[in-house]
Amino acid sequence: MPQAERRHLISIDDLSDEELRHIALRGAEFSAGSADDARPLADTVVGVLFRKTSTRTRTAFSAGALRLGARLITYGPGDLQENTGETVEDSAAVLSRMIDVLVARTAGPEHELRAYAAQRRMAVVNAMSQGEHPTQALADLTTLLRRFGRIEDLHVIYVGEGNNTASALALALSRFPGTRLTLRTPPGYGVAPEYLERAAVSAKRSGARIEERHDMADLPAADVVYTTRWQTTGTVKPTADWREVFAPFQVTEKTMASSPDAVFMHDLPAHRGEEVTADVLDGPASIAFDQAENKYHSARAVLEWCAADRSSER
Ligand SMILES: NC(=O)NCCC[C@H](N)C(=O)O
Repeated sequence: MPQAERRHLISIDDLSDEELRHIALRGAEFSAGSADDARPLADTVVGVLFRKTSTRTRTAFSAGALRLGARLITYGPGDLQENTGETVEDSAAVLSRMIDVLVARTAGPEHELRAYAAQRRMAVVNAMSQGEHPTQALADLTTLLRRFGRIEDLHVIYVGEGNNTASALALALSRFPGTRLTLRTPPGYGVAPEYLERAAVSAKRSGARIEERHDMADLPAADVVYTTRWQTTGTVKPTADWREVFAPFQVTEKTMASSPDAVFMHDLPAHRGEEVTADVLDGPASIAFDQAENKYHSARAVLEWCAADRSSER
């Protein structure tokens, strides 16, 4: 029997435009309840490895895998022998001979995930790394599709730290014609240049617009105002005055007033009174908890896509 051949999702840029659109649409189908209730992962074993805290992503992928018929193995931060010095490469060689998909939230840069993904027997899904949070962006695309029926020509304003969520959002939105992403990030806390450069390349091709500024003046009207917590996982602020730097970037009713028809999105967890006021997060424009639910629907779309055996397509 030929060996299974599976697809990885380490970065949004691992997906073609067609694949990105497919996963977003499939997530929207699951979210709308219109996807068939087949159990395509019935013979699949999914490993779930989280080295950092998680509420949404871990639950979305675990529940999603179970609902699609898979069986789960969960690993805590200290469980694998990598903690006693085994190399990532050896760990990957072993796990890939036993399980079909590994969903992993690692502590650091993508290179550990890339080392896991140096084989194709076991699909590897980046459940958030230092640089990028691709499964968040896919859930966000699904949320936009559910709310607006399209992604093209939408204008999203992202306010706050240029973290893993912002990088993935920039890479994802840059693929859609006419879509605009206005990033307003605190000075010194912008999106890493590598991601902005990659997003610019996609935007040039698609006709999207990605712009970053480090102030809150002259905020344009948009379809979506999006923010994120101020304490990004695994980061330490280099200066003691960081709250003063972040304070103007709090999303308030006044921020929302410049986009009277906009919805409010947040990748959560939220800290009311820091990055967003309670009246916005809990107010009528907020779709943050629908967005959180869409992590589960989108996770099923990701798992279905990654776990499919492509060996017969060669
Ligand atoms: N939706 C999520 O996955 N939330 C947890 C992480 C949020 C944020 N991007 C962080 O790195 O702290």
